[in-house]
Amino acid sequence: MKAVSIENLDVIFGHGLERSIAMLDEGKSRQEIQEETGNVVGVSNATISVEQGEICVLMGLSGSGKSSLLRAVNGLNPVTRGSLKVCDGEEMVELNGIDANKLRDLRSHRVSMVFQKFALMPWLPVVDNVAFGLEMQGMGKTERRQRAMEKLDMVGLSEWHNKLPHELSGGMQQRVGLARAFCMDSDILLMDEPFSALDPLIRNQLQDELLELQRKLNKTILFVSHDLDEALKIGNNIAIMESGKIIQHGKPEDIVLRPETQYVEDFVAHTNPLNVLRGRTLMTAIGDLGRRDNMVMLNEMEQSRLQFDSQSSLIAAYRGETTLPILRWDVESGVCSLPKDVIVIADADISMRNALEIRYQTGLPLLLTENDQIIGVLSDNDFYHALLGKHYSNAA
Ligand SMILES: Nc1ncnc2c1ncn2[C@@H]1O[C@H](COP(=O)(O)OP(=O)(O)OP(=O)(O)O)[C@@H](O)[C@H]1O
Repeated sequence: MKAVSIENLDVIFGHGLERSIAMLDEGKSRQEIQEETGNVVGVSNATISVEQGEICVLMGLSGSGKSSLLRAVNGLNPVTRGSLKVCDGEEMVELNGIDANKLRDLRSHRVSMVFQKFALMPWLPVVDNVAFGLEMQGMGKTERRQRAMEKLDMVGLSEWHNKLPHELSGGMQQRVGLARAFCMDSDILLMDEPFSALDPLIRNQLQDELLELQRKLNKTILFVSHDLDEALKIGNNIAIMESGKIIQHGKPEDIVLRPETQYVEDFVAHTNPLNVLRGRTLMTAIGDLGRRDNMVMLNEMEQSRLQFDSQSSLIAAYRGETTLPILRWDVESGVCSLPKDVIVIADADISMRNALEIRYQTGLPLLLTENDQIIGVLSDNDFYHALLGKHYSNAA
């Protein structure tokens, strides 16, 4: 079910907007509109929907319109034209033309905004900062404190509940902010670059904590970031914006494998593809490997090879005269304790990062399965392709 549904949305800042709208329809650029009318196009013709429980990341360079779109979702920016609907229990409520009372109601129960520095109140102890939104909603002290303590516990800060914000480090303060965001009953959280001011290590930890909280609490999150690595890590979907427009919207792997414009390709060129790519995208299909004496050859030089029965089930693996042990791997098994010289079979959707680790530990190519059939092999060439970003051609 949809949490947010946006169709042909324009957000224009200024006065006398009819002329700006007409110019948009004539295909005039943001700059031309600004020069002639003085108005600024924040968002232009955006269409996107966000499912309940999804994290959707709005990504793009500074000024591309990410915050303008985000702030439209809780009515901080007006809808100039188009439709923006937010889920309110059983119904979708239209924000275009919404009355003030309804908007207030939505903001206090359905949609919460989390600002860049989380804006903690310096005079309030940590627990009351976390409970602040609930206090605004009129919840009694005992209940709101109890809820705040639960969330503080989730971010590992329950022992700090009576401290003032300045007694905590920057990263801890951000975690208090996260706890506060998740403490609200709102189904939809709008997060505007919440981690951008943090150093990379703490930022990484907070991203993990956000994902952990999300797994437990299953909110709908719209998250603004200008960092594609962050977007790829936390987003179920990513919308890339340029000059107020959404120019590509898709799953992380789609964005990395199939950038649709040069702008997206430039972002992708600066990311680490191992975090996103899956084994199946880069593998060599089993049917494309050479065969000799009814064996599938993994490596001619080393004489490593696979033997299948007539039902195409793997029965043995050899290197020279030696029979190699075969091990079934899944994510829970971890990658650190694998012995050398075993053939590992993993699901075809294994991340390339895990696959590379396994290759490093075992010293051998990996076999990939789907529906209990070996469908491909990841050998060194496939890893080099991933590392060198030469995956576009495979995906095409
Ligand atoms: N309230 C406003 N009034 C006038 N112009 C605005 C307003 N808010 C945003 N803009 C303009 O809209 C355009 C898009 O800005 P926006 O803040 O949405 O971009 P952004 O992608 O979030 O950028 P950043 O990453 O720097 O925050 C910019 O030209 C900005 O100056």
